[in-house]
Amino acid sequence: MKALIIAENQDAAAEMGAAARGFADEVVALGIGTDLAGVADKSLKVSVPDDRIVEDAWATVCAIADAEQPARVLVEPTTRLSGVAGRLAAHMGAAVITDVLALGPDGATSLYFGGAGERTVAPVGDVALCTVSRGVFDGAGTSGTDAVEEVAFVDPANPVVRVAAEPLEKSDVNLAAADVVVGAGRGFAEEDQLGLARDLAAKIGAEMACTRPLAEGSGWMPTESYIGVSGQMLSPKVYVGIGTSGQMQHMVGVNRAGAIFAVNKDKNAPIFKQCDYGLVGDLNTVLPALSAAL
Ligand SMILES: Cc1cc2nc3c(=O)[nH]c(=O)nc-3n(C[C@H](O)[C@H](O)[C@H](O)COP(=O)(O)OP(=O)(O)OC[C@H]3O[C@@H](n4cnc5c(N)ncnc54)[C@H](O)[C@@H]3O)c2cc1C
Repeated sequence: MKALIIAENQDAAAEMGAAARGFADEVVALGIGTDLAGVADKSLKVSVPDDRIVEDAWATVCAIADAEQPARVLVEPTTRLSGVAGRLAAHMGAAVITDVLALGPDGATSLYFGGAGERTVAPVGDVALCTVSRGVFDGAGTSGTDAVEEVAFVDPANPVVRVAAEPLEKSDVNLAAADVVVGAGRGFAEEDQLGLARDLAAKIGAEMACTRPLAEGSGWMPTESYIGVSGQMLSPKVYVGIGTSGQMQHMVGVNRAGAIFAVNKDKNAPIFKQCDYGLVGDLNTVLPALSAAL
């Protein structure tokens, strides 16, 4: 069976390459705007012209799929590649399996209802396209060629025209590689209060992350720092959730942590049923005390 992995980021490609090695005889990688080294038997790259956007790479990706004829396509579900994946699945007539947690030659285990449950499914036809979130296959061994072959961009019919663009500030933190992660939630009423969590994180050598509302609601934290079914999936040694209620959509991103600690002022918060160590208290008093004691 041949697998095609499509990614914008090397780390995601490494994880998907390792997962594909578990069931595919041949793995082909396609980097959109990036060299993917050491993850597949064959590595292709398409560079998106300055006057086109990543979503317009779909025509190139469909042409590569036609040439390679993969039975499984694994896609890094960035916002931009999700659009490409939809077009590709329609073009290939592929079954689509999103939020995959485990992959085999016959099917996949995936999240459903926004992470409330897991199910095992199999495609009826010969071709399946799976989206694989970061961190799911973290640490799995990978191998492959470092030689990257540039593929010509195929201009699609009806491309999107970029009218204006403004660069966003990106965090350079690699949460997937962090052993210890502090996750801040809506228990932080003001942005300034996050300093309390940052002090604790500095004391214990942790990276800072958050729940989705702090990234996509208030915008206090970068988008790439939120954890969960629609954010990053992590498996750190330690996760410390502070002022986070423990909703499934968030916890599914950390429930593979070695140990989970929680601080919440509500003793009935759902996170206390999911953590290894829980501390009931107001973060405004608990965090300074913890940082001072450490
Ligand atoms: C389709 C879908 C996808 C989603 N994907 C994600 C995702 O990927 N990641 C994600 O995080 N969420 C996701 N969500 C949102 C998710 O359902 C929750 O709404 C969110 O995770 C809750 O964030 P929170 O725990 O910070 O806030 P809340 O649920 O509001 O919890 C705040 C907690 O802080 C506690 N608290 C308040 N004040 C203090 C204090 N002073 N000291 C200590 N504790 C205090 C409260 O008791 C409460 O338990 C998704 C939702 C949907 C519908």
